[in-house]
Amino acid sequence: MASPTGSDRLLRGAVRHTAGTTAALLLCSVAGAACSLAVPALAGGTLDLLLRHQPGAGTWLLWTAVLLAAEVLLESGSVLLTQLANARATAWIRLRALSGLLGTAPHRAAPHPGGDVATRLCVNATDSGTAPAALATSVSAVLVPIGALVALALIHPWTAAVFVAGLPLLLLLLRTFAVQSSDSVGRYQRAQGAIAARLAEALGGARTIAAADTARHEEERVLVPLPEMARHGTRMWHVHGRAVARSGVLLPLLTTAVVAVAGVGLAAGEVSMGGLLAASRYAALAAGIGGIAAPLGTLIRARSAARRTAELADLAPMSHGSAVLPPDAPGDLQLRGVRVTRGGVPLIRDVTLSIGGGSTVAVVGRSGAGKSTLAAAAGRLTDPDAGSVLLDGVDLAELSRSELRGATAYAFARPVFDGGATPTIGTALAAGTGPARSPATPTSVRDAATAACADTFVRLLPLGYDTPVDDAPLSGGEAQRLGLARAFIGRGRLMILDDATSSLDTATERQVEAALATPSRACTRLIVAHRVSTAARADQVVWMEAGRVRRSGPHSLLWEEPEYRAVFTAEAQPAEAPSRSTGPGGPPESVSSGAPPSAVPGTGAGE
Ligand SMILES: Nc1ncnc2c1ncn2[C@@H]1O[C@H](COP(=O)(O)OP(=O)(O)OP(=O)(O)O)[C@@H](O)[C@H]1O
Repeated sequence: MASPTGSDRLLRGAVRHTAGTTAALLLCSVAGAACSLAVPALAGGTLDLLLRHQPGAGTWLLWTAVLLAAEVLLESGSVLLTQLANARATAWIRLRALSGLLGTAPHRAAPHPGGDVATRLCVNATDSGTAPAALATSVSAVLVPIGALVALALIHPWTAAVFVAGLPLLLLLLRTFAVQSSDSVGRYQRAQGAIAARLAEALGGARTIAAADTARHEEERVLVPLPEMARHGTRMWHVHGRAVARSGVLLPLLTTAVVAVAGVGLAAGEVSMGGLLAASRYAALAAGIGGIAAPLGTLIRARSAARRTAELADLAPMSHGSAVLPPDAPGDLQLRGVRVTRGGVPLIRDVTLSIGGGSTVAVVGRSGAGKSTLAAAAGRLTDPDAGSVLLDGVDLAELSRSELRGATAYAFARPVFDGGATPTIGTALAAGTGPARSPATPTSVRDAATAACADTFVRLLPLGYDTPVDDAPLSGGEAQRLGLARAFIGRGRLMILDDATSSLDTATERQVEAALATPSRACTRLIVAHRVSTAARADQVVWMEAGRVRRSGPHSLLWEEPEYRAVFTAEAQPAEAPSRSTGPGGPPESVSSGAPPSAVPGTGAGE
């Protein structure tokens, strides 16, 4: 959980960001408070002048009317400025949280599921954004009762004394309200986030749920936190209701007591008729101290919500240096003693590799061997806990962000497409140029799509490259081809394909690999692959096992090892030869007979 300091820092930032609007709101509400305080005195004075038949009552009456009108105008202004401050603060907080989420390493963002993030960015950020305005309005919410109390003391000290006698009870009521609602609000928001997270998971797995016919179970699973949410929601209403009921009894009692004392003062000739009128109004205004519960409740809710929003805003950003890569260097990649640990578990250990510029390296291994983790470290999607990764002799951590992203290109098994507010296929592909390069032209987008075997199906879409991504239903293989096109367009010196061709048919994969091999696309290529054909065509193969490099070298050499062959055959043909396998890690009998590497690509034992 984020420390309270994190949430306070976020709220202080929001107050600074909305300083102009909040200051205007403060002025407006303080001026409104001054009007509220002046009106009873003026009304009382007018009454006294009228009763004593003294001149000037008309002027006093006019001033009373002017102040009443000003009070109404200032109140309207306060409402407008409150909405403005809320909107600005919410937008700022939301942007901070979003920057935190997108600026951190993907593995740090991963523990926050989509639904939970949506609740934090939408509901919690909105609640947090009410803090600056609530702070400003709470000043007037305190000023008016204090001013009214002073006015009571001036009219007759006993009226103020009676009111002060009842204050401890009122303050106790406010304190109980603050403590109880703070606890309930926090728990309510957490349960709300948990439901949203489960719902997003369920939507992500809609096909699996439909296929397994488990919608009912899933509904139950999504709603597991509902009773807790309902319990705390009910508790919040009870706390609120009790506070309103108690203040509903206490405040009229206090007001009545003040008016009674002022009445005694009137009988004794110590208070005028106008003074009695003013005292009754001031008693009501002083009783408004209970009204502080509203901004107080808003602040409590805002602070609790800010804790959840700050957890995103405070995610450690990936730091970048300012180094640039040597120009015209070939793209040599070196991993030196790289270790990546998550939750105390080492995912890859002591990985040392030297990959020559312009070569193609296939990373193979059984599922869970650490291939994707290695690929993430190689292009700095994650930082190693030990060791370093160097591109053309420069540590990736020392490169500026734009230099790093301009030099490396990724394609994934399940790519996600963005590129502007409403991304089209064309803008999504053009986004692959990276920040350090000149923008892609329609021709370069099309060239890249052609190389990735995507051009033909894109042109069949209703609006071709202008088709909005959301309106283009893509198969797994089509999405992968677009992902590859986006990576191709970057022309970086290092290209990392993490299982990026797994949904392509063999012929298409061959065409893509041929396009990759053309001199115009020359770069260093690190390809995470499960297919033996990919390994066979690579210059070098890195064979991962349990987070370590088991061996590396040309595929033809590694192929002599039965356990290496089993990596492909055991996984690629589970349905065809399960009974012949000698078990996990052991070669199936068919392989130990030794299919020659030259016969493998495309049609051999692995496929
Ligand atoms: N953020 C994480 N926290 C904890 N464990 C993780 C994390 N990411 C990956 N792992 C674990 O690390 C191991 C290696 O994962 P990785 O994705 O690198 O394997 P892989 O070889 O690419 O597997 P596959 O071929 O199935 O994609 C797996 O056991 C995985 O469960």
